[in-house]
Formats: sequence, structure tokens, C-alpha cells
Amino acid sequence: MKNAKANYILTITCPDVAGLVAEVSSLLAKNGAFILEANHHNELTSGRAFLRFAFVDQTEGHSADGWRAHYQPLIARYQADLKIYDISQPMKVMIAVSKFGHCLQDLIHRWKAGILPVEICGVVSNHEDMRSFVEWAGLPFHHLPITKDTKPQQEQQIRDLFKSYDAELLILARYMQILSAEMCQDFDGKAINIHHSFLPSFKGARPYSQAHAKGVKIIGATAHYVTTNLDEGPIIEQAVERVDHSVSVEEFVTIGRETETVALTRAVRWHGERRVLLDGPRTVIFK
Ligand SMILES: Nc1nc2c(c(=O)[nH]1)N[C@@H](CN(C=O)c1ccc(C(=O)N[C@@H](CCC(=O)O)C(=O)O)cc1)CN2
Repeated sequence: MKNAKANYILTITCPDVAGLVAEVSSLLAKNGAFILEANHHNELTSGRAFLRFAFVDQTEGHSADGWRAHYQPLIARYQADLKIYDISQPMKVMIAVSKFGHCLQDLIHRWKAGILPVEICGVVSNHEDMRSFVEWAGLPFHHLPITKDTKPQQEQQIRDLFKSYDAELLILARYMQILSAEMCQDFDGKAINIHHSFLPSFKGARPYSQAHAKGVKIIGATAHYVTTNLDEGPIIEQAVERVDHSVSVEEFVTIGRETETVALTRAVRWHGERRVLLDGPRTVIFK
């Protein structure tokens, strides 16, 4: 099938057994699927299997639930965590930002250029700094100020907007507020943060100053899923650059911004293409 474009993604995680890949792929073929991409990983430490198939429904007669129905027996037999995604439409995302716009601008630039496989629906911020850029880009901007006392209400505003956009991913593109445990639960696996250090080093605020004080020779950035434990969520992507004694902390910040945009854009692309599977505190990514 030439120039075919997948319209479904199937992902499975379960204890790995002989014949699993054959069984999953033959069920697809038997029901009219044309497989365009097939990935399998066996995690040695846990014996768990991670599978991803991108396929075309040649019958055009299925919905995601229809495909899922074919797999109910397999799900039961293997206690599998199986997901089917209809990818005929790009994933809807909402971006949160504070004052620094370099990651936001990079994402919007790539989206407008058609090279980011998501649909940006809107931007929320606890500051006004990015309003003019976002509205110039033709996107809704929501200023949601926050204080210690108004945090629950402000976070509810974020939930309400996310729901109103039918969004599936919240991108913290240098959003400098710590999400509450309730928010982390509500956005489990659906919120990606960019931390401006090569984690696990230099968690928390002012990581570039921490790194400069340590005299590191490499700096970087880490895109990770957001969890209650600050900067400890499963890592999706990291990017690094070399520095040396002659590089000032201000230059660390400038050099670091490039690594932040690179790591976050890749993480959003891979998550948007359903290429990221969670393996407890780690990720399996089929690039
Ligand atoms: N629950 C989580 N929330 C957030 C995470 C996370 O990993 N889990 N990452 C941060 C981003 N971040 C570092 O990458 C970060 C942001 C903010 C702070 C911080 O100390 N903020 C202060 C307020 C600062 C201010 O008002 O300017 C605070 O919230 O009290 C540390 C790290 C995004 N959220």
C-alpha cells in the first residue's frame, strides 16, 4: 500500500510471552488492518512487553472501540493494558507558560509550520507577558493569576479550559508554578514539563545557577511527565550542550534555552504520535 497514512495506533503493555507479537499482528491482519509500523520491546528487568502498531483500517468499517472489541479476549488472557487511538485528527493540546516564552514560541512556530503533529488550542499563563505573541499567532490567551490562597480556584480554571478544548495534553512550557497533588492526579500521563537542567541534577528553582556553581562541563534540559514529586516524573527526552570555565551563568541560560526547546518539542511530538509508553517511573519510546 503506497503512501498510506496510518489512521490508528495500537499500544499494549503486558507480561511478555512467546507468540504475543504474532497473535496481536495476526488479529490486525485478520480484521483488515494494513500494518505500517510495528515495534516490540521486552523489558528484561520486569519481563514486560511493550508493543506499538501503526496501521490503516482497509475496511474503513471500524471505530477505535470496534478494534478494541477484537482484543477483549487477548486483554483478559494477558491482563494487558491495551489502548487504541484514532489518529485521523491531531491530538489537541493546551500550553501553560509564565514569563519566559522561548519554548512556547518554538512550539507555536513549529505548529504553524505544520511540523508538529498536535493541534494547539489555547495558552494559559499566570502572567500577561506572552499575551501579545499568542494573540498575534491567532490563539486564545487566558491570563490566570495565582496566589497561595487562590491556587485551588486557578487550577480549576485550568481544568475547565482544558476540558472546554477537549484537550488531551497540558504542556508546561516554562510554567513556574508547582501543580498540586490533585492536579497531578487529574493530569496523570497528560502533562509534560520542561525542566531546565539535565535531571536528576539540579532539581527545583534556579538550576542554571546551581550548575554554574558546580562548574559542570555539560548543561541540558529534561522533558518529563508531571508528578507530585517535583522534577521527578518519567523522563521523555533530554538534550545537552557543552560548556566550560569561560561560560558565564548568563550564557548558561542562553545556551540552555536551545536545549529546552529541542527536548520539549521532541517530547511533545513523540507523545502526540502515541510513541511514548509508561513503564512505571520510566518510559519506553518507539521513535
Ligand atoms: N507537580 C509539579 N508541578 C510542576 C513541576 C513538577 O515537576 N511537578 N515542574 C514545574 C516546573 N519547574 C521546574 O521545572 C518548577 C517550577 C516552579 C518551581 C517553584 O519553586 N515555584 C514556586 C513559585 C515560583 C514563582 O511564583 O515564580 C512555587 O510554586 O512555590 C520549581 C520548579 C512546573 N510545575
